[in-house]
Amino acid sequence: MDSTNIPSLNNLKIENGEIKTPFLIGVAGGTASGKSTVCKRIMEQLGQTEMDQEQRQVVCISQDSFYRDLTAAEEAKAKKGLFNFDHPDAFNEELMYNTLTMLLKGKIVEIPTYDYRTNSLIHDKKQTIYPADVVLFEGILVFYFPQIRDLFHMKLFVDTDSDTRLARRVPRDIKERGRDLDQVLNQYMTFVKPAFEEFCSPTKKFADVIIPRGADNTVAIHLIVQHIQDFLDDRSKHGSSTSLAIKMSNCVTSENGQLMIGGGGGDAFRALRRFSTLCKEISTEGNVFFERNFRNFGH
Ligand SMILES: Nc1ncnc2c1ncn2[C@@H]1O[C@H](COP(=O)(O)OP(=O)(O)O)[C@@H](O)[C@H]1O
Ligand SMILES: Nc1ccn([C@@H]2O[C@H](COP(=O)(O)O)[C@@H](O)[C@H]2O)c(=O)n1
Repeated sequence: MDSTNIPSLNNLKIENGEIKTPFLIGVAGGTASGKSTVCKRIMEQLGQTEMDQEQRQVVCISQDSFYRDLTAAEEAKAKKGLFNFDHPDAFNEELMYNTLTMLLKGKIVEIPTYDYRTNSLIHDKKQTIYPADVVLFEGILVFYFPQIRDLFHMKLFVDTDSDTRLARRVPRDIKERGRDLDQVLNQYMTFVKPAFEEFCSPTKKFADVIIPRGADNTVAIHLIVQHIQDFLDDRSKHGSSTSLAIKMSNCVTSENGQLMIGGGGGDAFRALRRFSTLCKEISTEGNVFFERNFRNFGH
C-alpha cells in the first residue's frame, strides 16, 4: 500500500501524509426541534449519505451516545418515566469531552449506540467515528458544559417553538421510543419542559447561528451547506494542515461580537464574506441570526 495514503495508522486518520483533524460544529436545540433532521439535510445536501462511513467527509454524532450508565435504582425510575434525562447530570461529560478531543486530534473513536426503549447504552454495538473533515455533534445540552462548548468551531441552535416540538415529540416517542401517551406527557411536564427552560434555552446565547423552524428553514440550511462546502473545497485544495478553521482563527476575532478581519488567508476571507453576504441578502426576518459572529471560529 502507498505509505502516503494509509487510511488508518495507530488509530489516527492519515490522508496524503497528513493527520486529519475535523472542523467541529455543535448543533443544539430543544427536544424534537429538528436537530437530527437539520444534520441529516446537511449531510444529504453535501452528498454524504450515500457514501461508506469511512469515506465520508462529514459525520454526525449524537449526544445521546453520552448518556451515563444508570444505577439499578435509576433504571427502575426510568422505566416509570421518573428519571430526568434532560438534566446535565444525566450525561457523561468527561467521556463526551475526551471523545471530542480525541477526534480533534485526528483519532478514530468508537462510541456506543443508545437504546431509548431500555434507557441504556448498548456497549457492544459501537459506532466507529472517523475524524473526517467536518464533525456535527448534536444534542439538547451540547452548549451547556463550558469545556465542551469551547471545543466547537461553529455553534448552531435549532429554534423551533415549543408547541411544535411537543406535537412532534409525542408521536415520535410513542412510535420510535416505546412510550405511551401518559408517560410522554408526564415526563414532558415534570422534566423536559422545566429542564429546557433551565439548561437548554439559556445556551442559545452561545450560538453563532440560530436556525428558526429547524429543517423547514431551507435558506439557513443552504447557507450552512455552502459554508461547509467552501471549507471542504479549501481543504481539498490546501490539505488539512491549512484548514479554514486555522485560517479563520487568524482572521476573525471578536471580543465584543464584531467581525474583525486580520491576517488570515484569502480563502477564509472569501468564505466568510460569502456567508455573511448571503445572510445580508436575505431580507426576510427570522431566517438566520448572527448572535456572536463566530466568536469561537477556530481556537
Ligand atoms: N420540519 C419538519 N417537519 C415535520 N416533521 C419534522 C420536521 N423536523 C423534524 N420532524 C420530525 O419531528 C421529530 C423530531 O425531529 P428530530 O430531527 O429527531 O429532532 P431532534 O433531533 O431535535 O430531537 C421526528 O419525528 C422528525 O421526523
Ligand atoms: N432514555 C431516554 C433518554 C432521553 N430521553 C429524552 O430524549 C430527549 C433528547 O433527545 P432529542 O432527540 O429529543 O433531542 C430528552 O429531552 C430526553 O427527555 C428519553 O426520553 N429517554
